[in-house]
Amino acid sequence: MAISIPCRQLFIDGEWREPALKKRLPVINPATEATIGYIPAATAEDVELAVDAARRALTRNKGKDWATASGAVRAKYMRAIAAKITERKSEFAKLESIDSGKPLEEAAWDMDDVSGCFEYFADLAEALDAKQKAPVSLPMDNFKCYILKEPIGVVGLITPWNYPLLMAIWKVAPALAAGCTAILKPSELASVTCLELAEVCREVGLPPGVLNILTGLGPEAGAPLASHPNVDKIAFTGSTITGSKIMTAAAQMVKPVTLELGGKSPIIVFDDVDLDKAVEWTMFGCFWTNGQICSATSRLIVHESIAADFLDKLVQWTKNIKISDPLEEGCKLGPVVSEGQYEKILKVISTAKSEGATIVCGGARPEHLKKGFFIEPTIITDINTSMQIWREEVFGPVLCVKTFASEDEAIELANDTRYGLGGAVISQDLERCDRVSKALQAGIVWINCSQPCFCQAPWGGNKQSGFGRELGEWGLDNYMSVKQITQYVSNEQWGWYQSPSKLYNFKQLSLLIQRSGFRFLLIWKMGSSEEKVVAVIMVGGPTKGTRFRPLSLNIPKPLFPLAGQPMVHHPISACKRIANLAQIYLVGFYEEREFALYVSSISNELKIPVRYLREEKPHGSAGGLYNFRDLIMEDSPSHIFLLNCDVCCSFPLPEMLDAHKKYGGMGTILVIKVSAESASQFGELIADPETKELLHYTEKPETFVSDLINCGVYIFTPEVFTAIQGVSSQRKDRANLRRVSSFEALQSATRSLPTDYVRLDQDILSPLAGKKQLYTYETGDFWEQIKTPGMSLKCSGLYLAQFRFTSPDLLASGDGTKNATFLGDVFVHPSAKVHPTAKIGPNVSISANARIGPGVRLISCIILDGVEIMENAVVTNAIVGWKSTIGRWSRVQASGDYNAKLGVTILGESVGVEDEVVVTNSIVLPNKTLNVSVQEEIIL
Ligand SMILES: NC(=O)c1ccc[n+]([C@@H]2O[C@H](COP(=O)([O-])OP(=O)(O)OC[C@H]3O[C@@H](n4cnc5c(N)ncnc54)[C@H](O)[C@@H]3O)[C@@H](O)[C@H]2O)c1
Ligand SMILES: NCCCC=O
Repeated sequence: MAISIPCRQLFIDGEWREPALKKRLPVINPATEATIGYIPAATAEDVELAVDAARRALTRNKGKDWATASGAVRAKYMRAIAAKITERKSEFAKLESIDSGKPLEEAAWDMDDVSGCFEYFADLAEALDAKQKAPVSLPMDNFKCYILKEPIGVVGLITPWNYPLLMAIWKVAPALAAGCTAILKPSELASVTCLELAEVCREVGLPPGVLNILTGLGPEAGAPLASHPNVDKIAFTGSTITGSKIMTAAAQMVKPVTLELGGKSPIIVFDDVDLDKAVEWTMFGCFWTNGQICSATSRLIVHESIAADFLDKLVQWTKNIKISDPLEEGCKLGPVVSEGQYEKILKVISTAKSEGATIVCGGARPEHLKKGFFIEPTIITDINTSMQIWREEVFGPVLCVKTFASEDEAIELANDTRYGLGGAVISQDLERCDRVSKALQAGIVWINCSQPCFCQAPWGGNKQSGFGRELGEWGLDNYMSVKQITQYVSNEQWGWYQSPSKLYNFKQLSLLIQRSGFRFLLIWKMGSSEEKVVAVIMVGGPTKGTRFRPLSLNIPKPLFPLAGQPMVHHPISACKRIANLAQIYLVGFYEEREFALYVSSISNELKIPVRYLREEKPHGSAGGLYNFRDLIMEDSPSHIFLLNCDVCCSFPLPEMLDAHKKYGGMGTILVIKVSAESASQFGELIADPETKELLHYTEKPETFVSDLINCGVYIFTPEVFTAIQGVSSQRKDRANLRRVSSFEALQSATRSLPTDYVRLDQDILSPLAGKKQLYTYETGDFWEQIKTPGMSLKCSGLYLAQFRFTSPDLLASGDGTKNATFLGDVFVHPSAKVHPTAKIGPNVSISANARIGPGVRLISCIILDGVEIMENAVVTNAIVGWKSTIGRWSRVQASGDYNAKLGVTILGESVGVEDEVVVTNSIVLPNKTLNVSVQEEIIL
């Protein structure tokens, strides 16, 4: 059937319109060079009308007609368009063929692809509705976030001539699916089928202005579209040089662009291939669509060992390609699109020849075709990599050939180009194909083929082949903007402008403490706008004496496990719970070597940078932070968490506050659980009379020594700090042991002795809570006591308390009924009664006053003061503390290197188990009578 070019106008606002300047451009059949029709030539005036129509269509009926209509509504139109094109497929294919020179059979494939593409994006449009409001998980409970995907707006689509309708539909279909309205500007060299698309849109009743189609020249119609201020995005396919102009124009308006540009793609053929298959893909990869494919694999890189055979076959088959009028049956190669292209391609070939390349086949007009822009499929060898023919896109049926010896060389040749669109690798070794695919710098890689293209997979290039991806879900994303909706869902006031006391409320803080598993925690909120939280951890004990091992004032507490438990383990677990933690500082005065080990172990665990700030002398809890304030402030933190510090009375609060203000702190310091003597500086409980919200309170000394209260919360305003300025009592190094009969007595003792009062170490006191007899310690005696072998500060309430919050399941319940298994780094709370069937594994420490049921096996433990070990217990590798009792038939034993210095110690007058105790590999202190069953004992 003969076909003629329909006479069309511009398609604007759902109507045919004559171009403002009434200009028309000829349609030339490249196979005959005859003018077969005319297309309208749009100019800036028409662009203006089209953009205006698209804008109106976008917002008509508040967007409900198109942009905010459901995806299903848009999909209906798209499917109707697809159906019409399928219906008119043969007519469309013929028009495409006479307009562009494409073989009819290939044009028919394109029409199938066009309908398929509309159908595919119709599916995605429908699916879009269900994907709206996808939640985003946030680290803060008081916010909720979800995502809306919205059409980007009015889009300009500028397309080339090599797949005239298909390249347009790769943009039109996703743009419409997304809810955009569009202005399509096809290439002046092949616009006929795009104008027929306009007619289809009219027929299916696409709302006016949703798709506008302007034909015309690039500089006259394309350029004003690219630079139009009311166009929200440009999607362009064409040459790299035009792409650069489009980007420049769009940049003036900071308009987003996606660019699908030229290429010079390689095809690498290894020596293990099936020759026939590889030759066919090589030909298809370069000569399909008359060699006018952006992704054409036009650089053949073939292994030298098969090059001769491969080339023979390639040349032979190429010579057999049928070149004819594209409408002729069996045509495999039609004319190139235009006279301009024809001249350009012949010139590139002749330049290659003059530079010394060999044209092994083709290179000229086929003899049997006197008219039309026909060029024989051309194969060129003897190329060096600096030649234009190797480096520049020809966009015609021209294949360049080079050989390679090694895989690396092939990859290097393939990547030695400014383009990065496609690439192909042909080999039977699939692992090699995989390697090469990864190494190729391209957006599309084919394995054992070249050019097949599916609208489900992303399409686009790297380097100067452009950016952005068409097709697939990526293609749809090109036309959508992503909106985050973040909602504040808390009932609390946010508090930025509130008094600091309102910044966090009591409930939130309690939660924070529980989560951090930490008692003494100071948080500074700084002025920094970016969320950058740093943690400063005081290590090794904040004050003089406690830095040392209890057994020796000269040996620092070990950083590394004592009974398997790192000394500063708990701040690390607190760090795990701090959101946005960017940096950890450890402040202490350990030896670098010992510290380095520790730092690397925790940074490995937390994956957060850790830095050791070594003190020249101990500054005491928060004093360490103060000492290193300049250094820490270099990080511009938004918050500082000070961990592992107790706010002892030497804490320089006023100075800290000054420093805080100086460094832009917002005047908020939150102190959680201060020590008793610090607490006493801060006056009475203050609550907001209206909201009853706790502003600050003073914990009574007796509650301080009680394990029941672990989450005192202090919120200090700057005024409070001013009020307490100058108030301080001094912690002393020495103290005396006192015996008091009640908490009340303890309270008055501490109050009546402010000058020589020593902060009662909660570590020591907590086990005593609830006992009739209470002890206070005065330093001298205290140190005598604490030097008693077998006692360890580590096995104390402070360490135990954290597990109450962080790992409650690991603790035996207070009533001793829980049948727990203790393994690994856990401590048994002093008030816990361990069930007789409990299994207590390595690295468990049992604090004072625990009662261990009969038959329990205790292995690698530290057992503190006053532990009652019932009959038949087996105690291995353990330190047994003062006044512990060991039942009949119990076995106490240590072996190997375990804590060799300390060994097993049995102390106190109440053991009373002489006949039954078995002590192995141990150090036994004086005044102990052991009977004959003691093995390998060392008696001091
Ligand atoms: N990467 C891809 O997916 C892909 C696909 C097809 C074609 N291409 C490339 O397209 C090129 C061939 O197409 P072409 O010759 O039509 O390209 P081209 O750059 O000359 O023209 C492409 C489009 O841009 C318009 N245009 C030209 N100058 C313009 C300007 N100043 N402002 C705005 N618009 C302008 C043209 O009218 C045409 O519609 C080749 O380089 C080919 O590799 C790339
Ligand atoms: N098969 C489609 C190729 C698009 C680029 O030219």
